[in-house]
Amino acid sequence: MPGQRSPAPLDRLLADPTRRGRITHVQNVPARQGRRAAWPSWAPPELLERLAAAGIEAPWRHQAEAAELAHAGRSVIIATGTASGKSLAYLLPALTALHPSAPVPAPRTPDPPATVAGEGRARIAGEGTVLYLSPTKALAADQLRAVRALKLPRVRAATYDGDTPRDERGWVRQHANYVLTNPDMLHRSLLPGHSRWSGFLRRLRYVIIDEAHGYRGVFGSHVAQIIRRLRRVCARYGASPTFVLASATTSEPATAASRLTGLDVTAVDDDTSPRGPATFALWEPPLTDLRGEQGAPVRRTATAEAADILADLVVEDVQTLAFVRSRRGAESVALGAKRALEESAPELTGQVAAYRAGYLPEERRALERSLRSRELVGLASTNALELGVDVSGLDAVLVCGWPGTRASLWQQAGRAGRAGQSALAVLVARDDPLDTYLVHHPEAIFGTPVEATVLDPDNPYVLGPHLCAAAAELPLTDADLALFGPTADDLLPDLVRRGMLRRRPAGWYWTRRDNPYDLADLRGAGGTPVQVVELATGRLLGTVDESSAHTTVHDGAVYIHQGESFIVQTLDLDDSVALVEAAAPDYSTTARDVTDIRIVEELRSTPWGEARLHYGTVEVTHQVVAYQMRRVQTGEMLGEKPLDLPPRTLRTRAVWWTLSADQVDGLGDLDLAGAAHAAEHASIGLLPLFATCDRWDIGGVSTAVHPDTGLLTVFVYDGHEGGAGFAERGYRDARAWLTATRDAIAACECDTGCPSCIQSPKCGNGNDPLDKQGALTLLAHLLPQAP
Ligand SMILES: Nc1ncnc2c1ncn2[C@@H]1O[C@H](COP(=O)(O)OP(=O)(O)OP(=O)(O)O)[C@@H](O)[C@H]1O
Repeated sequence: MPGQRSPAPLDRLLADPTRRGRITHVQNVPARQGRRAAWPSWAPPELLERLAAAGIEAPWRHQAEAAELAHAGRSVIIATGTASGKSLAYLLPALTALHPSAPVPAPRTPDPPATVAGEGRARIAGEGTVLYLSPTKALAADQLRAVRALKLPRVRAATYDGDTPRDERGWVRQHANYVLTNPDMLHRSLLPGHSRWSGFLRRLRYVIIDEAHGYRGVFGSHVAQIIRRLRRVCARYGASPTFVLASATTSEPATAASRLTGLDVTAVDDDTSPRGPATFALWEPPLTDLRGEQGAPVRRTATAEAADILADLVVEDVQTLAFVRSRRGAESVALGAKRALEESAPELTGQVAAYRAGYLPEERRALERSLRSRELVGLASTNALELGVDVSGLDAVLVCGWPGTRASLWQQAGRAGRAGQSALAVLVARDDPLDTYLVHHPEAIFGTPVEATVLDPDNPYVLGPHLCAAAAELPLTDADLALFGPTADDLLPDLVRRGMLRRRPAGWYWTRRDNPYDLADLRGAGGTPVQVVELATGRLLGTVDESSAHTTVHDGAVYIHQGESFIVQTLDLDDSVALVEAAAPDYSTTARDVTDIRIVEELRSTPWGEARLHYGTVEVTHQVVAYQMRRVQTGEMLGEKPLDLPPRTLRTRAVWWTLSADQVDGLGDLDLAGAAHAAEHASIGLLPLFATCDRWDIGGVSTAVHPDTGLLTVFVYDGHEGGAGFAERGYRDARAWLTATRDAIAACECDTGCPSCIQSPKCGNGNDPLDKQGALTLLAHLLPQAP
């Protein structure tokens, strides 16, 4: 532990000497002074008066900088920390544009191709309009409240989403000048009905994209195409809006924003807002005497460890919120803390509770109240408390397992900290390679961000449906193709052949009777969802995506719904139904699959000395073959049962590396298959650090000799049809990614491999063979030659 001064609560936690070794790092994040700028000269005085009345005397510098860029017609992404005032940065130019006297800047970015020749390109002076997009209805409602609270006479703000009553929709279209909606609504309603929105679109000055880091993976790729469709329709009405994006801090925000919008976007990422001091500790639970798969040591679970820490903090009257990833985990941390208190301080057990989605609203409000009044000293919660719930000023936050992104981590940690007192945050590592890496590499958390928001606008499975939708909005012309990217050229003849579009001299037309908007499945994973039905009562509990049904609701799977557990009796794939029975097993289940991979086309490759890195299209065949049962509290393996499910194929993108035959000969009698397999597992665990994905979004295959390359090959592929940009990001940042992979393996103190480094929870081969030292040897041959 670096020798830095620790604040009292941490010292108290460490009073038990056996615990000290579990802290791998303490970071004292110093307070930061805010840096102010002057209000832009163009902002209307009445707006500034309202802001002053709300306690905002001057903008922070990053707010002024972003606002100036947007006002000058330059699309911009504001990528600064939680609560750094991103809203004000876009509200300044946006609310100004609603003024009748608002000047109209010449756009700096090239106009999208105007589809209809002769339609005026000139921008109409005077009162403009603003379109605000958020990923959720809740956030839009929140923003609507904030805009209305300013009580500006000219602002006619309204949400337009699935909850907007039919009879209000007409008013919104005709009269609102600040419309808050979401990408789904844009896709299904606003763009198809663009002629009814012509008055609004003609005057559209700004498109605000809030929480832009949420548009990632396949969903992000869909949104990227919806935005291109919006730009094309706007051009039809002579508008060329400026895009203003707000995002959590990420690596390369401008690149992600450009991919999302198809425009040149400038990033403003120097956070000049003030911040209170905080102490951040990284905590790694110890290895236990229990043995898991292949006799590997099992680490104490993050939930068990967090329960103990929570109990100790409650005893010290340190008000603490523990964030836990799953609902069951949140319950188990609260229960564990209560049990620990029963022994040490039984009078305090009533001061600990759990909080998660699925509780009744009254119950949740009551918990929030007790937290604010400090009757409740320890609360274990899922991220249900992460957004939109006004709870802050706690003494400490425990983050139980890496929450997936830095944005979530800071959001959660930000709940701690009261005036004049340093906040304490503790990240407790789970038993997996990414968490292991992070608690041993604090710079990945506290240094420059390495995680990028990743999406792939060129995914043909995503683009095809949007080309059809676009053609239905306005016939597609040659001039539109550049907007939709290089894949559009290849795809159009195919859509014509399949009878989706018709080619006429003037362009491509949608002439079918059905609705093209049903072709794109924005948030789902495709296919008919599987319904989960309780056998005894016929009650529908929920649905599972078709693509994940084999792994989550196979026969014998434990299925959790609102804290109740069920066991799947049968999965009927023909009828898309899983029948379940209520049960209370003390284990959880994990499906195991086997995978084959074939290279369809190599798109790029780079020599790494004699080794080589590749990126391209592959076809992956999966088959779920078995499932395992593990005890919930300890993670201990209880057994494995075979399953009989059909194979599924997936055409997607992959990154892969090969070692030359000579390099392999030089390795002596290494267990090549085990070494490659171990390197593959760890690299899958680490990719989420660089690309905003989950380890479940990607997969891998490794072999000592692959039939398509004839060489030792390790593949990592996107687990979504057509690819989602994760593998591509791996290719682009391969050196840093594979270096982190090697470091994570090297940092783990186990002897021959465990879930913290090279074992994977979803390995179809039961984590066999695996060779930890061998993986380090392979990476040691690969990495020094990386360019
Ligand atoms: N220039 C300023 N001076 C003082 N307070 C400000 C200033 N700008 C914003 N604030 C206040 O800071 C708080 C956070 O602002 P806001 O919610 O816009 O942040 P954000 O960056 O959008 O947050 P998130 O990361 O949650 O999206 C609000 O209470 C807001 O009123």
